[in-house]
Amino acid sequence: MSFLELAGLRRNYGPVTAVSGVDLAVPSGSRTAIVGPSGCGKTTLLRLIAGFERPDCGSIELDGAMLAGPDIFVPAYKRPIGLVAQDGALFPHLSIAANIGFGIPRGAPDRETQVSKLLRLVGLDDGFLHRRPHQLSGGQQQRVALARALARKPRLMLLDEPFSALDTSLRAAMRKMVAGVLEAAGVTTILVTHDQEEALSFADQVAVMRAGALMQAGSPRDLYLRPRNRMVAEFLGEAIILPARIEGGCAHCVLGAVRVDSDALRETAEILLRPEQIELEPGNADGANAVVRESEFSGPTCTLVVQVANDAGEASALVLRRPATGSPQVGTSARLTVSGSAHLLD
Ligand SMILES: Nc1ncnc2c1ncn2[C@@H]1O[C@H](COP(=O)(O)OP(=O)(O)OP(=O)(O)O)[C@@H](O)[C@H]1O
Repeated sequence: MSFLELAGLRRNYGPVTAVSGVDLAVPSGSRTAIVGPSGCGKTTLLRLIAGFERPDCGSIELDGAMLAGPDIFVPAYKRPIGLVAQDGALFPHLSIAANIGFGIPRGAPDRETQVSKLLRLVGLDDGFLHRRPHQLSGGQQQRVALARALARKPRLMLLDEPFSALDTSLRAAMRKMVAGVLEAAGVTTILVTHDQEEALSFADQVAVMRAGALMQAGSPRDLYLRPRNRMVAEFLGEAIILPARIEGGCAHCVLGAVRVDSDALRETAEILLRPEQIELEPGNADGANAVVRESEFSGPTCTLVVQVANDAGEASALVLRRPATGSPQVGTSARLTVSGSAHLLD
């Protein structure tokens, strides 16, 4: 049994089913990211785990102890679970020291030392102790929110889009810092995010939700390269999806014969390729199978729309990204080839 087990979890708000029958296993010490479009039920799922919502159906078990089930509901304050919200949700009228100290028992003899230690753990120094939250930057407030959540020594940490208000350069640094701190503390973590890149880089396990249901959960690499369906494929990155005829371990498509990653017995299928699998060799008039139709410069990369055709008369327009330096001009003939194998979608 995994550290956290969600089984058949459901939550309705009147006629809206926010979470519908979710099963998910979270191993001890791991990092799981829950991703999905807006309104798919991510926050509700997190609130059910935290104990701020009661499930209509299903169960939540943490390290063998039932937190929610048909006849049991452990309230939030009794769960060994920390939560960092999108805006940090610090108490505005309390100092940073008091915010962090909130979770430490009042009479604890080394309270001040613990607060100082937690502050340093998240990369801040004692100079911040007596400031109020509004005197800190967004990134600093999120660090304090993490320190406050860690003060309770949670066994499970829930992060609800904690980086979304930060600018891009700070996000990556914060993500790394948070992952490092939680890993060192041995705290199992669940991150909710809109951002697929963040999910893929932060987590050991990614779970994709849609309309309250869990579409697929697995390792980031597996989900990116072997998504179950078009929705998961497109949600986790740029996807080239092409119709194909399957024969002899190959998908025959507009790009020619491409090896497939399974031995599924199907005559036709939609195949998935990631754009980085497509090699583009410009100016090869003899073996050319494509023409660059559009090119849009965006700094380090150019987005190209490339028209490709095969001998069978099939044609398709593919969107590819290439380094801007040396990117082919509109009208250039090119040879497109595929590296690696194609994945068959359901
Ligand atoms: N308290 C509530 N009362 C009624 N409906 C609610 C309530 N909370 C959430 N919902 C509905 O449940 C669904 C799931 O909402 P939830 O906030 O869990 O989605 P989300 O995936 O976290 O969205 P976002 O990414 O936009 O934050 C939505 O349709 C939402 O309108």
